[in-house]
Amino acid sequence: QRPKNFPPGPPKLPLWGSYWFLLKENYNLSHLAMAALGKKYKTDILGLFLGNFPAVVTLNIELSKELLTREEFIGRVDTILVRTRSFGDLKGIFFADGPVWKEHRRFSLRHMRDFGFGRRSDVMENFISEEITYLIDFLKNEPKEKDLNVCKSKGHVLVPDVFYGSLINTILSVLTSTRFDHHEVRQYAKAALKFMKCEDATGGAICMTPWLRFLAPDYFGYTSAVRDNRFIQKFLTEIIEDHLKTFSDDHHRDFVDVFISETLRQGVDLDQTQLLMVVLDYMFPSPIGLGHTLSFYFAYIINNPDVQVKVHEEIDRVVGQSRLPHLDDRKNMPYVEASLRECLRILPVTPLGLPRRCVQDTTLGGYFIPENTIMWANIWSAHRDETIWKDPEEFRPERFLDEDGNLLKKDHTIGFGAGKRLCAGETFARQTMFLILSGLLQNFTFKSPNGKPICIDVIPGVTLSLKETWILAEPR
Ligand code: HEM
Repeated sequence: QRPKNFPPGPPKLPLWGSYWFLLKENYNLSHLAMAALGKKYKTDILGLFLGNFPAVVTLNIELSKELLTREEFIGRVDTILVRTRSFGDLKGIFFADGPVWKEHRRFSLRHMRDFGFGRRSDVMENFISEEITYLIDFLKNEPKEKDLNVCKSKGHVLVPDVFYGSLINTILSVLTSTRFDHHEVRQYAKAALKFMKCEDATGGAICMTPWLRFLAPDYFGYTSAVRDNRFIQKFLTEIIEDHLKTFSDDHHRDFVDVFISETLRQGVDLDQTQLLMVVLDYMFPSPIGLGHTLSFYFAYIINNPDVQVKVHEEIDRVVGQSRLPHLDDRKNMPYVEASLRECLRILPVTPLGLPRRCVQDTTLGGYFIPENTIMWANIWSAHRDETIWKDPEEFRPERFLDEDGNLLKKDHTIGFGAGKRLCAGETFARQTMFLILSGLLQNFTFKSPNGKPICIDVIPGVTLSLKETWILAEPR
């Protein structure tokens, strides 16, 4: 039964409810399907049924911000895929709820700061600089045999794969103080990506009708969800177990040590699954969120050479060639910052964010929203809200600058979500992306290998990614 005064939208059909209508609008990309249905029903707030579950999607910036910031929408959604990744439970941060979520989000953010996460830190900046220096050398030299899958010849590289090693190493420096050979850790980024892809159109089906996992586990992505998660978890479990063997309360090397120390202090047994899931929740968005945003960034500046010229000019003027860009340069480089903001606006890597759950009966936009409704802020649509951004399909960093070229104080984008469940890695993400892209652009001009514009064609999933994309880095 459609609740009284529920937002407008397609009817509920047998088995998958209104999901059939999403598939009909766009089989692969749900954010586009939802935007199209919004137009069809002439609404900025769409009411659907995913199987038997009511779901609501906001499509403009105002309603999306309201959804993300109101306490009634602070819950997360419990699905078979979410439980599959955390051993049948809801551990970690991403998909946890209530006191467990609150305690671990607060604890991890407070203590990861001590290792440079989410703040201005020389230790962290030096670590990233070493990784950038490695990348610069990698792009300037002929590839080794083992790297041919990400580098065909000098400077001819596959994105985002070429960034995966640096991104995983950077976040692991905080979590586990380990550094790996890029070739070795790239496979974990690939596995994380495969899991994120399970929640495409077919992953949606398995969440609504979990019995499909027994019928056709391969087709509906269940096999991959289990196998690829366990693969990353095994890698992290070995690191955690090594920490347990070598732990000393006199010197905490990283976040894992702090977590172990806290359980000792409280006199409770170590919840190793919880520790594993927290580490996993901070580890995998790094190659996925950052890696894919960086690959979009390079695709857009290759296709918009005038933007690349302006970015080069600003780096040369503010930093020069004698040292790598620092975080202190960021405030003096509004154009570089604006170009990154524009990339995050035009192609948000999580176009629907992470679904929220309504925790009590309420109203939104004048409509009734029952408890346990699945809530999506369609970030992709909100970033095309013409009341704020004119010609939203154009890649134009200037929209984030005033007439004097200064960065506008207010950034209306919501690519990192908002409110109390705002992305826990936002500061780290913005800092790391700034350092990597400005360091690389200081040293290279990026081009398309065949001289034609890069095709910005995305593969669906919870996060979007570019189809296999090779780019060319020419030393400046
Ligand atoms: C361009 C990069 C990234 C984007 C666009 C992004 C975006 C998002 C979004 C939209 C959410 C949901 C927020 C909400 O519900 O309001 C989220 C949550 C989260 N993100 Fe990110 N993210 C990025 C990178 C990262 C990185 C690098 C990390 C960690 C190192 C991270 C850690 C998290 C965590 C732990 C959550 C769950 C927060 C919670 O539920 O309390 N993210 N992110």
